[in-house]
Amino acid sequence: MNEMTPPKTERTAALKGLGSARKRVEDARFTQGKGNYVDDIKLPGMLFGDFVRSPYAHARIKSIDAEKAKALPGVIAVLTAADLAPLKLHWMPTLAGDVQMVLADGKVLFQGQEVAFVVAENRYIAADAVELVEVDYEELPVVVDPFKAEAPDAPVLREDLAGKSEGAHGPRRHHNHIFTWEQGDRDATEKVLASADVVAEEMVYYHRTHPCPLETCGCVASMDKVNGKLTVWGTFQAPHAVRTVASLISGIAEHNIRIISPDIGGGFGNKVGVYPGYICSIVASIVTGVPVKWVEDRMENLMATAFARDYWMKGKISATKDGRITGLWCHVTADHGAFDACADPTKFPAGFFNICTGSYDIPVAYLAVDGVYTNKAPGGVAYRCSFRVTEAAYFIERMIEVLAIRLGMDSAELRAKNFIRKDQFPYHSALGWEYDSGDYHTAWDKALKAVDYEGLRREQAQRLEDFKAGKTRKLIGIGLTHFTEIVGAGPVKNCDILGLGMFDSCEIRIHPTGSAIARLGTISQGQGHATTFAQILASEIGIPADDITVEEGDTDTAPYGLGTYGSRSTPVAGAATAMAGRKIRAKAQMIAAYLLEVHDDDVEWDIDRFAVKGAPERFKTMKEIAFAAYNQAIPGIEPGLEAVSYYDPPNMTYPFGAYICVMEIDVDTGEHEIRQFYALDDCGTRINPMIIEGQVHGGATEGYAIAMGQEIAYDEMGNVKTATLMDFFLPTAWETPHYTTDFTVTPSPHHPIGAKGVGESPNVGSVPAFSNAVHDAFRAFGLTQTHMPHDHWRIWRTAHELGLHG
Ligand code: PCD
Ligand SMILES: [Cu+]
Repeated sequence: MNEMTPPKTERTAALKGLGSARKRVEDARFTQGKGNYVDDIKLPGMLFGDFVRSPYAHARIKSIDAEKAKALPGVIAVLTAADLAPLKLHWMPTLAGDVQMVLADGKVLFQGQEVAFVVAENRYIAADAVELVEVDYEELPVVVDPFKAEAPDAPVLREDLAGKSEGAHGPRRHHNHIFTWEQGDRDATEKVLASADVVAEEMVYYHRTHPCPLETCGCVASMDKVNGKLTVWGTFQAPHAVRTVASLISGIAEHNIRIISPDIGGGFGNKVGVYPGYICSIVASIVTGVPVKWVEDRMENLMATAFARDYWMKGKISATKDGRITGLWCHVTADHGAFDACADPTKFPAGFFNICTGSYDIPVAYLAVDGVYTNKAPGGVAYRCSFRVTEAAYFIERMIEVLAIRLGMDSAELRAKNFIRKDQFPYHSALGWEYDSGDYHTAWDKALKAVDYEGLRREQAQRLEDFKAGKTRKLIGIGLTHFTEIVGAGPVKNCDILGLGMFDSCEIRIHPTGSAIARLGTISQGQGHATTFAQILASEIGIPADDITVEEGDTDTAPYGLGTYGSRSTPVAGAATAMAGRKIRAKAQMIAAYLLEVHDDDVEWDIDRFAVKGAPERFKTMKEIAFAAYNQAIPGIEPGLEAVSYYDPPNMTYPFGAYICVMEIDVDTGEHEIRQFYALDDCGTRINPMIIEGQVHGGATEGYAIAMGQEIAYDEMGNVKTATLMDFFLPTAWETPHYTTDFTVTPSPHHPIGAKGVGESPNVGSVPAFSNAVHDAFRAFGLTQTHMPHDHWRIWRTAHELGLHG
């Protein structure tokens, strides 16, 4: 037996556990067109729903006449607010404690708002019928500028809130004001700013944009009236939360609701919230007794489902003459659109924006965020960053650059001078967070060395000389970023959504022959959970990842969890997976000891087996133990080998990274070329390096889009100017830069395997890196701040305004 045992390295490799670049198991299905998305679900007798949407940004609805639509053959029903009102479903709660119209109730508040829901035999008839619904609108004055929203004579947007001086997050001071959220020490900060050597002040705008996943939002609702069971397949990032909310608002008992998230074609935060389409489909299925499908088209997705950002961030940062930061002050005007439907934990109306002190040891800080209503689509989703973290990182990384200009200092040096030092962790930030671990200086030095930072600066200086001498029309910009993320919401004591604590879960069943199924409360939208969670388990329980099925997204089978967003799956459900695995191992240890006829304490774990201490040739593999668990009566031990863990993380995790972008800018055309993009990420223990690299490529490409062209723009009438992919920039392989990825490993001290999230980091880190590169190219000509997106026209205009066109 002894000679048969393969060496440890071989046994470890066979598991394809932690650290292995295991190929994604889900790709066999996706690359062969065998994915199962919402639109692939086709049930007998299924009907189709489609929306009549408002062409106006603000208008009163005088009447809705659906007679012609109803007369069209194949049309089954047309629902309006009047039909939903008796069921109390014409309004719904939002994730942020506000309420939102499901169908327009007396007025519309943004272009594209849902006015009526047509149900027909197929999609085409439904679309034709939408055209036949006659709505009589009376236009009202429109507010698109958040700074004008609070003018004394600004039009009243939310008539339903008339006279309400208290909102979900405290007092309201104006009819278009939602909340004010304050953090930090105002007096101390203002005192420091008043007496500082240097204060840099700037308005930093992070424009309105949109996650725009390849698959739009949709669902199929099926009410089985015989059994009283409602099943809803949908593009849900949080299936259990949807079930609870659906039960609370419909009155259907929760055990009679089954929510299934099938394959999801990208979520990026767009699929966290609850949309009118879900409610209308459910109601339509209850009314008609047959399944109803609703899938929005691209324009509807861009125009009406949750936007991201739209933060006007006014900042002041102070420092000593030699560049030691002494204080940070920030005021945000947050444009929330018509309803506050931000997807943030309840107690955080501005998400985790108070991570805006970034990677720096800033002694005092103050932050205030004012949320206001405007005539724009609601939302405020993460879009690949944990709750307003990309806004915060963009803000501080711009402020550092602005301060460097004021100090006449190199910004790489300014950063290094102010980083939180390794020995300061766990670090308490001035705005209230406890950073778990970090080693910023090591990452920074590695990054600067990798790109030959000094060499780049020399080249840039030479180019500038050549430019001034008329030898070239191209400038070089070097964009630096050192970001700190906060992911893994999150301790139940601080974080809940609609009262549901943000823990997560994993349930494992080991089958008699030694293979297993693990079910989680999260749901992959492309991240590769079926691949990576099996790897965590493989290392914990010694069963090859290839023998472990990972299943998510069906509330009838998965343990309760809060879903996947905010890079919380690895920090929370990943921890639950490791903990459930450890429970399995603890029981396996007792079984092994019994089989080996020794005391429990006399066996020790060895990769895929328990062996007798001091006698490694006497062992029981996990496979043998699993079989014994089902076929032997072991005194004092229940049959079977299963475990479940619900994990409430003690803290969030704080991944970080150093990103550097080298850009060439053509001053005459405004065109840019990304010459080099270097991304160093530290997400603690790395589960699957190949998946991490893919996450970084994807996230940095989204960041590229955001920084360099993507935006949801409105005209002064509240018309969305960018509701098609002709106008909304989505990079293809042609525009996408080449990325170099790198890493350091600083494990999270509180996570069972030391892992931090990584999915969002590349967005958080890349947006400021791209933007800083544009700014840096023009630094020598006096540019301190210009707003994103840096499309060709805006870059050209910057060059023009700086007098570079002669
Ligand atoms: N250390 C570590 C970490 C991590 N990982 C991996 O990686 C991934 C990720 O993770 P995370 O970070 O934890 O995250 P999640 O939770 O899972 O997810 C979420 C994210 O994710 C990202 N990514 C992605 N991808 C894809 N493909 N798709 C999608 O959709 C998406 N999305 C995005 C987003 S946006 Mo939000 O929702 O906004 O809040 S949030 C988000 C997975 O698989 C995992 O396992 C590893 O490996 N390692
Ligand atoms: Cu975010």
